[in-house]
Amino acid sequence: MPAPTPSTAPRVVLAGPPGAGKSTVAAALARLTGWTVRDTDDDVVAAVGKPVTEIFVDDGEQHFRDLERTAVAAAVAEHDGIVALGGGAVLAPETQTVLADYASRGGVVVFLDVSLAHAAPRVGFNRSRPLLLGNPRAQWQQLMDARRPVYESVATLRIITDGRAQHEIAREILDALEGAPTPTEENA
Ligand SMILES: Nc1ncnc2c1ncn2[C@@H]1O[C@H](COP(=O)(O)OP(=O)(O)OP(=O)(O)O)[C@@H](O)[C@H]1O
Ligand SMILES: O=C(O)C1=C[C@@H](O)[C@@H](O)[C@H](O)C1
Ligand SMILES: [Mg+2]
Repeated sequence: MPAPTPSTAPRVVLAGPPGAGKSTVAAALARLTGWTVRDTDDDVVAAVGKPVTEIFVDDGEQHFRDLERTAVAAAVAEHDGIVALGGGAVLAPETQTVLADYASRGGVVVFLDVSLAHAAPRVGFNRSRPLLLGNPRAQWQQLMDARRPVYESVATLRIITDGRAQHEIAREILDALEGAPTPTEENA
């Protein structure tokens, strides 16, 4: 028997670096719309049963990235609400393909952009962020410089979040979604 054709797709996918506010804006958008949130970091944590930092330390970043790739593909295939990606998820070529396919069906991928000056107080640099050990400010900027072209290439919409409240950003996303077709297989 052939696999069933998926008839739904996420309303929106949120991407961006640590501190961009993906999880926070996803929750604000959920409050505005009633849509449910799927956070791929949470999916990986649930699958393994330990926090992201412990996965990095015990099993290595590559293992985390393998699990993340699977989690993103599943979320985009199955979830019909808001998908918040982990900060580095877009680096995987397979994930870039998944997002390009989703966008080609009318899907909206938002790059939540943020400068170091605004990300630093948000991230706090005292929480567990395995990629920002040592000199967190320099690490964050280096990571953002390397990733910016990727965030820009996967995104269909970029929103600068500096100095903007989460509910304003959620409202801007909602305004952009209004008028956009709901992405389904039928749009393919
Ligand atoms: N627009 C905003 N203005 C001020 N603070 C914000 C904003 N968005 C998020 N924050 C704060 O920044 C911190 C990080 O936000 P969040 O966890 O949503 O980021 P993220 O993009 O999901 O990061 P990660 O890649 O680590 O999952 C939180 O404490 C949150 O309250
Ligand atoms: O930017 C990154 O590479 C990461 C961001 C977080 O969301 C987690 O996925 C993890 O800490 C790695
Ligand atoms: Mg997050």
